Amino acid sequence: MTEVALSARRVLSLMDLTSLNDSDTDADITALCRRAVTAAGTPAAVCVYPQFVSLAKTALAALGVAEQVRVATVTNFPDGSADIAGAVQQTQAAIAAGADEVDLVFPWRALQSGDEQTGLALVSACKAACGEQLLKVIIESGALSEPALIRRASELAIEGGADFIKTSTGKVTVNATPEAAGIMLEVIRAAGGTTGFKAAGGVRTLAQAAEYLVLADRLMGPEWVTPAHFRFGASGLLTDLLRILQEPANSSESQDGY
Ligand SMILES: O=C[C@H](O)COP(=O)(O)O
Repeated sequence: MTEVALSARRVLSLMDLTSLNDSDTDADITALCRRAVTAAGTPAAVCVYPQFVSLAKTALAALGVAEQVRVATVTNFPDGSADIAGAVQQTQAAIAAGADEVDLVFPWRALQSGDEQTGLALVSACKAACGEQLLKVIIESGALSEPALIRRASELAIEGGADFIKTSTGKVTVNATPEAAGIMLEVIRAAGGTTGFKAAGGVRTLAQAAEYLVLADRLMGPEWVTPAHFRFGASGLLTDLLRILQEPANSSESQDGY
């Protein structure tokens, strides 16, 4: 297998295959789950709105991949409200519906206005609501924009008990960037490297994904970069990976931009 194909397989195994469209229907989510089963393996998870968690669990079980593909959902999404009780209630409901992982939006506007306590309390309370299931905290790095705020949101999320910190909802103008990823990975490393990292929003090609892998391999070591610590949240990336994986091994085109 070529190096580029190996890289595509690696990215596939690290992906949360995502559909978070307001127009999503049961048929769309069933089709998403079917797309998760490829000749090159499966993504780590599918990520869907809370009302589709149960459907996704059933569909993945019917496809025989319930063990390999986890079901993630979103709460406090996409706005990142400062309403702690509301975020906890949504998180409890997501867990009750069967979610394996919850991607919670950090109240980043509160942090921008100097309030650190609300974010910390909201993450801690939602972590408690998750029980054994994973909590991924979306800091909305593109909206925070300033490196000091990206750093502080990452620190507060980790202090609150986040299992992963995630760049973006995919719903704002600036989503994942290598610059924000670098800051977040440095915070993770300084905190001991037990928290994971998820790059999400706007990652559409293997060439883009590879930039994050190079960064994470350099900062954390390649053995750290497994689905337990590293994910891509992406709705369109699978198309590029499958294009590359289906190309003949000697195709020079598949090396473009990589
Ligand atoms: O959490 C993942 C993002 O919502 C996906 O964003 P995307 O549609 O730009 O890939």
